[in-house]
Formats: sequence, C-alpha cells, structure tokens
Amino acid sequence: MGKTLYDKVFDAHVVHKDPKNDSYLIYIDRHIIHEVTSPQAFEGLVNAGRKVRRPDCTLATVDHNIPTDSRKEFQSTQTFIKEENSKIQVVTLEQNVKAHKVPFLGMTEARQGIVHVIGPEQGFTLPGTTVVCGDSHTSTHGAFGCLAFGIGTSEVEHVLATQTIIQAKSKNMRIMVNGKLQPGITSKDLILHIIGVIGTAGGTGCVMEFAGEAIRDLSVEARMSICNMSIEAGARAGMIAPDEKCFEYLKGRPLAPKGEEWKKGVAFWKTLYSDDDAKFDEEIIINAPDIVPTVTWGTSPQDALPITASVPDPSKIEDPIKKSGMERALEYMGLVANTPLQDLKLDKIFIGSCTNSRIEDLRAAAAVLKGHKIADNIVRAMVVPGSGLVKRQAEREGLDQIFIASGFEWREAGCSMCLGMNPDILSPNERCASTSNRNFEGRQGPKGRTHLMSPAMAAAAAITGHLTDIRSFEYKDGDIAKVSVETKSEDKPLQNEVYDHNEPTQPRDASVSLADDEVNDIPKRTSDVTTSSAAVQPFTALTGLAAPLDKANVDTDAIIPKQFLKTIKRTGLKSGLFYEWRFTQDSKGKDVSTDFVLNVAPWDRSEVLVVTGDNFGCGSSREHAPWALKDFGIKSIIAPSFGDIFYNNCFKNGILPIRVDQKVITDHIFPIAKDGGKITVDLPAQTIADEYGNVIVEHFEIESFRKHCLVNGLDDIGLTLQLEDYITKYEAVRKDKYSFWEGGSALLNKNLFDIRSPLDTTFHVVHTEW
Ligand SMILES: CC(C)[C@H](C(=O)O)[C@@H](O)C(=O)O
Ligand code: SF4
Repeated sequence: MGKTLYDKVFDAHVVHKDPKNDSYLIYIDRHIIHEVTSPQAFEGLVNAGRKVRRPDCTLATVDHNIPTDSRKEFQSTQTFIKEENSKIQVVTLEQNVKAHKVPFLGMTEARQGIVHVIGPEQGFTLPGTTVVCGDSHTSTHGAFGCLAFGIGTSEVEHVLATQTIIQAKSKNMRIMVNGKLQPGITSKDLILHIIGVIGTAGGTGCVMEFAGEAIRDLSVEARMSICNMSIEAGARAGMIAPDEKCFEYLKGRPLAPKGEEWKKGVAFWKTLYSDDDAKFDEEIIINAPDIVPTVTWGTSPQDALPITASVPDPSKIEDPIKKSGMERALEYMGLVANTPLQDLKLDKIFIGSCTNSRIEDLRAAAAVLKGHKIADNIVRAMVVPGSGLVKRQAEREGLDQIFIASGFEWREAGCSMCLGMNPDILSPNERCASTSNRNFEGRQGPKGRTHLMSPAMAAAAAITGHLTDIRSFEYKDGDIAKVSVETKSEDKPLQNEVYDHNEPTQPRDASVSLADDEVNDIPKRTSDVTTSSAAVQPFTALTGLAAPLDKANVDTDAIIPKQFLKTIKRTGLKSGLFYEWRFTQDSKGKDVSTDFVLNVAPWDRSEVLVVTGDNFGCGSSREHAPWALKDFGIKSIIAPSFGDIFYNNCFKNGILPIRVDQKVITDHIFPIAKDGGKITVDLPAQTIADEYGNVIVEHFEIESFRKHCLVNGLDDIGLTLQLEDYITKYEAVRKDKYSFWEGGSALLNKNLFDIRSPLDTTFHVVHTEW
C-alpha cells in the first residue's frame, strides 16, 4: 500500500523502534530555540553534565519578550529591555548559546525575527526534514513538506542532548481543498474557515496534510499561514507536499544546500507526496469557491464566521456545554447576540505574528491602506514585521511609508501583541483586529478582545474603524486583486540577503549509498538507566480529592497566562495557575481570590482535576501549564480529550492525563467531584474507581511506553542515551543518504563570524564576539 507524505518523512527519520511498544525514536534535523522555553532545558542539560549534541542542527533567536521599539539607540540587552524578567530570559538565552556554541540571531542582527519566520527565510527549514521548537506554531514549517511540531521544554532538553525525540505515530488526516479561492480570499480566510468547520479538537492525534487545487495555487508564504494554524485545529502537525514553488522559494537561501547537493536534495524532495493509494484515517473535503472573508467573534479560533454573518445566539444552542461556552465568550467579548459582525467597532489593529508578518502579508495590508487614513476611533495601529529582513524588504518597497502615512506604527521584529509578553498589549475591554492566530481570553492583554482575520481585512478595519468585508472595500486605485498577493520575482531581493558568504562547506560526497542500510543491526542496550535533573516521581495508584471543571477547550494560556512564562525555573508557578479565573484585582491592583473551584474548600486541596469538555490544554506548548498544575498539587487530569502537546508535557512531569468518554465523565465522575469526593486512579491496572473501590472505568487507554516510564519514574533522556549507538549509526546513514540536510546553522555561524562587516545592519552596533 502507498504511503502518505507524513509516513514518508516519518519513516526516513526512524532511529529505532522499540519492539515492545508503539514508540519510535526519530531523528531531528532542525531544532529552533527561543528564550521562553529553553532556559530550563539548558539548565537540565548542564545539571546532568550533558552537551548539545548537534549545535549545527540548532538555531536560536529571541522573539517573544523583546520590545519592538526602534533599535537605533540599542546599546545592550541590559539597557534595551526594561522589564526585569523579560531581560533575564533574553540574557539567559544569550549566555546559553554562547556556552553551548549554538548559532544565534540576536537583537543586533538584521536576521533576527520570529522563530517561524526566520527558519524558512534563512533556508534552515528544508523539505522533508523533521523540525521541532519549544513552540506550538512550529507546524508552520510543514508548508515545506517538513514534519514540524511544537514540543515542551523537557523535550527541548531531550533534543539538545540526543538530537532525537520519542514519538508515537500519529493518524493521517487529509484536508482536500477543491477548486479555486475567490479573488480577495486569502489563506487566512481558508484556515479560519477550516477550523470553524472541524473545530479546535478536529485534528487531535493527527498529522494534517493540506492538498488540492486551492492549496497548490497558494504562494509558499500563504501555505505557511495555513500550516501555522493547523495547531489551532488540534493537529500534531500540518504538511503540504513540496513542489516547484517551494524549491524556487528556498533556492539560494543562506542555509540551503548549493550545487550538486541542491540537485540531490530536489531529487529526493520530489518524492515527498502522498501516493495515490495512500490511506488516510480521516479526510475532509472543502470547496474553495464557497469561502468568503472569515473572522472570529469569540475566544477560540473555532469561533469563526463569514464577515457577512451576525454574532451567534446562544438561545439557539441545545448542547448545554456549548451553550454556556458561547454565553461566556459573548460576555468576555462584550457582544450582543445577533449584532452584525460588521457593526463591531475596534480600538486597536495589530498586523504581525508568525501567521501573517511576512512580506506578502505586509504588501497585502499596504495595498489596502495606500492613500487612506486610519479611523478616528482607532487608538493604536501597529505593523510588526516578522523579521529584520522582512522589515528591510518592506522599506525597500516603500511599504513602511504607506503604513506610517496611514497612521500605523512601524515597529521592529518580534512576537509583540500576538501574546503581549513585551510591552505591546491591549488595555482591558479594548477590541482588536489582529492578524495573529489566537483569540484566547487575555491573550493580547488582560480582558482584551481579539478578532482574528487576514492582513487585508485588518487593514480595511483600521480604515473604517469597524470589522469590514474586504470585498466591498474601496481601494484608492480600485484594484481588488491586490489582496491575494502571489510570490513574484520582486521577492528575490529578500531572498538574496545572502551576504556574499563563502561557498559553504558541503558534506562529503555521497559516494557510498547507504540507502538500503537498515539501522536495526545495532547491539542491544547495555548500560543502566542514568537519571538526569528531569527524572520524575514514579506514579502508581492515587486516591485524591477531585475538582470539577465544567469547561471545554481550556487552553494553556488560561492554565498559565503569559506573564508567568518569564521565569527561568520550573517551580513556583502555583499562584499563576488559572490566574485570570482565580483572581480579580481590587482598586489598588491587589489580587483578590474569586470563587473559582480551586480557591474553595475542599477543592483547594485537589489532586485530580475532572474536566467535562473536550480539548483540555489546547494551544501553546508551554510546559509551564503542567508545572503550575503540579505545583498546585494536581497529579492526574481526567478529560474527554487533550491538546497533544499538553498531554505529552504532563507525562514529562509525572502527571497522568486520562482520556475518558465524555458521558462517563458527566454521568459518573463529575458528580463525585462536585460532591467533594475522592477518585482512585490506578495506573498499573489502568482503572478509575470511587473512594469505596467501585470501579467506574474498567480500562483506560495509555501507550505502553508512557505507562512504563511513569510507573517507574524513568527519565527519557537517560533511556534514549542508551540507544546512543543507534543514533550514531543513523547519523552516518544520514550523512550519505541525506547529505543535503547537513550544514545547517553552522553555515550561519560562519557568516556571523566572517561576513558580518559587509552586512549593512540597520543598527549601529556590532555583534558581540564570542
Ligand atoms: C511561548 C510559547 C510556548 C507559546 C507557544 O507554544 O505557542 C507562544 O509562542 C504562543 O504563541 O503562545
Ligand atoms: S504565535 Fe505569536 S507568540 Fe507564538 S511564536 Fe507566533 S508570533 Fe510568537
């Protein structure tokens, strides 16, 4: 039987398969690092006396915490970043990359930017590679036919130490988008529409391949926006088969292979597509011509509607969980049911984020803004380019002048108001048109209200002051076709930011083909499991007080809001757990406890959390979520389904997440929790019982490898390092068979050292020598 694109990429990376269970050790070609999710990983690495195995496969930058103010006067990180915890996190990364010789694009580099913008821009992201980052939107890189996914901090440490990751195989899902998109409809409308159709849990457990005419027609940048938001559809990763457009985009990028290696790469990459007879576990068909400009109204990306629709009415909803969720979203968003969406007035506009901050996005927004001024009710409108190079390219094209003339601020690259870890935030109750990817409660600032949309739609909303249908917007030059911008030859200048670097050292010629060499002929493990700082307490049986939580789609932003991510430790997060729900502020700004269940006796001592709704822990990859739950004392979570990355992160911290049928939860487990009762969770027996021993769930599912590690409190890194021989053997095979993936960020490092002076940086500083 044929293979899917995902199967092909996965299979090319298997280092070892444990015959006793379903877990694989897969090799990681590209590891991208930022300041938020790496400090604890480096600390763990150092504490265990380990090294970064492949600095050349690792690339670091700073993006989340950094101010987007002009860097013209930049002197040092110490003076530039005012907020103390943000500064500590950025400085910690600077120290770690220096100590471990990891190539780094810091704030003094024009090539700095959001992790998911700079990877492809530099050609670090290559088709068919495995790409990971301690960041959920790593799925972006799937636009190049990569298997790219977000990981937690424990896994960042695992990858740093071993260049591998332990994975179970995901299911295959295909989203087939037939026909053509209408003029003015962008990939952002398409992905919002898809998420609106399948929901934020629609892709759980799956790798989602986007295919069909409309996908093929998209530019590479537009494809990135789609894959970026596949995580918002709950998928482990999103992928698109690489094609000529993709190769053309990458050719000549600083870290892309050159010469013969390029040719060899392309020959392999052309084999990366789903075979005609490949089997998909799930398939969704979308009719592209049906899609109209799409925006979100609520507090989840699945709350997406055509711009022509009205705010939904909860009185028409039967399902009680959905109904109360909708009521809560309307209240949070300050909306009245049945109001036409186009009547919603805005306060702020944000054009940026890893979804929509690339050059095509800025061109699309500028085309709308040209000759217009932002409306009087817009208090702030900002454009934050995804990278220094995007910024420079936009300036070359004069887009910055269009933005500034229309009343927008023109900022430096970073994540900015996408999540507001830096000073760019919404004030309470402000309504924002945003090109980012998440409209979760408090995401852009406490009590801030986010509507997601495309760059053209956000620009049009800035001009009219309210949500606007781009199809009826009057361009000054009357050319609506400008909304859907294809990659054109003018993109070349950006691509050509290659800085005349020396011909990169290519890996040795792949003269001996090890193509058919299996990697299973390696001696069996011999040494005992070593433990590292990341070792967890064994989990066997637990009888604990259960807390009821009657909610669906609880995202990790809600479990631990962004302001608590600035720590460089794994502990001390208890007070941040469900912060926006557990606390309100008095007139002096002091925290006052609410009656949220975990604040109230007896549940303030709970060890088990019982959740009625689907998709608990969706969204961001922040391992701070299980750290905060653990700090509070929660040891097990029962829910109908979980966000994939969160689920995984729980195991790394000794917390047992259990998937149980929703009806069993609502009928049998939730009532016990509501009555302040206890629940017994028995991991070895895989059962759940009440405190009197009456079995409620006779058998819950858990992958055998995860169970084994949790019951024995085993440290994955120690386990993986026992397979060192397999890793070394795989690396030898890779060097020949996939030689075009060698080189990696080491080429960049070479440039940083040798070629920096001719680079005309916009900043009057020289990169710190190290
Ligand atoms: C900080 C990081 C863990 C997080 C993510 O994983 O997505 C962030 O990028 C976000 O968008 O919320
Ligand atoms: S989603 Fe936002 S915060 Fe997260 S990486 Fe992208 S731009 Fe940064």
